[in-house]
Amino acid sequence: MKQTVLVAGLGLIGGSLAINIKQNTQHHIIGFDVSKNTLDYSIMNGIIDEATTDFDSAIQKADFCILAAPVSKTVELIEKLSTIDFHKPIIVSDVSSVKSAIMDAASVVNSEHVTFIGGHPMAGSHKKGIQAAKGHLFENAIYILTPVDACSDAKVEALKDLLKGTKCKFLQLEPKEHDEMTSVISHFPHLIASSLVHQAKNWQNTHAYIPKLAAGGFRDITRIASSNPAMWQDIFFHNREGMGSLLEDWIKEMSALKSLLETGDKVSMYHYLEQAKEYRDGLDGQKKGAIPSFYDMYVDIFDQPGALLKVVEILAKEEISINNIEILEIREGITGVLRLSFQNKNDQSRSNQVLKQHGYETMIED
Ligand SMILES: NC(=O)c1ccc[n+]([C@@H]2O[C@H](COP(=O)([O-])OP(=O)(O)OC[C@H]3O[C@@H](n4cnc5c(N)ncnc54)[C@H](O)[C@@H]3O)[C@@H](O)[C@H]2O)c1
Ligand SMILES: O=C(O)C(=O)C[C@]1(C(=O)O)C=C[C@@H](O)C=C1
Repeated sequence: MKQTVLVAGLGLIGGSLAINIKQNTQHHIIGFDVSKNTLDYSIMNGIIDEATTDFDSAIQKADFCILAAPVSKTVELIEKLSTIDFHKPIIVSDVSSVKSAIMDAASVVNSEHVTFIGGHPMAGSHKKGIQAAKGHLFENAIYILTPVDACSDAKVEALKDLLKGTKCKFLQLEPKEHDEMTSVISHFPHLIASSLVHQAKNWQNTHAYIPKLAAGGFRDITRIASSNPAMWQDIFFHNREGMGSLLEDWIKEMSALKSLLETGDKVSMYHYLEQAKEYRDGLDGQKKGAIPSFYDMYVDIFDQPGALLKVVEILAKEEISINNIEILEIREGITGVLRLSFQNKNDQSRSNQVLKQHGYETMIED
């Protein structure tokens, strides 16, 4: 049945969801955003069917509403729900990276017509805005749902059905548990990435070559420091408690490492690094759990026009689908490393075989 979907906030995440819903359903999509340029772009590119700057009237017409503005603005929009006169049932969800503050706001919405189901797709990028939006952004990603206590299974299923074209994997969590886990695996690493960049910037005052030496390692670990600062400060302050206790743990851990270095305890340092490697390697190989399993392969390519395309073409001819591609390091004119991720071991070993046959140097981790 054709339904009406309101997406409020058409940035990277809202825009990607709107594109995906448009591609996979017949629903009428209304876009709401505070940026006129974003609304114009979304209409011009067929991402939405209708643009509005009037949230209150648009949500009254909708069967579903996805709030995809920055966290603080999403909280404000949820607070607004109690002031709107709804005449039919609506499922409202959001995409915010924190869930306790969102669910606290949702718990006081007093309309009998509104069912709130918190949402958080665990995929994104360091880019922002509608121009960075992609319909396939959430493919194979975990999509966390935090329904209000009174929510029926049927409503959760209806929301999942709306989002099924994203090809994500749904996981239901309590908001507190969500915030604890995402602070460890997403929010706190972001703070550390930014702090590493500050450290390098400070050292550059006395060591001018620092930016030129910043190779794969530094770039890998600090990519997320290039993300949207407004979004991240919002997330940090809405998960302030979790961030605070992780910072305390981190400072203790850094002090312990400092003393290993000072006392020359090479054995403990080796074990520390070894245990980290084992855990990190295990994340990618995990068959079950919250982190999707990917099978990685590394391929050496030359920095020449079309080098990446050639690899992709070879695999496409074999009808092998690639889950993710990342260029880890390309230096001018020298070989670089391409990381290809596959969904299963069979695709990984077939790709390895066929690329070797074409003369590529490849590497698979055990
Ligand atoms: N970027 C990521 O990697 C990522 C991943 C998962 C979830 N999220 C969450 O998604 C939400 C949006 O992030 P994003 O990356 O899409 O940001 P974005 O900056 O790309 O987009 C935000 C959009 O919201 C609009 N907006 C701002 N205030 C508004 C308001 N009051 N009403 C309506 N629209 C408003 C902006 O104009 C913009 O188009 C955040 O809550 C974030 O926590 C982000
Ligand atoms: O890939 C990135 O750049 C992201 O930061 C994505 C990322 C993450 O931390 O993994 C960022 C915020 C979200 O709430 C979910 C996903």
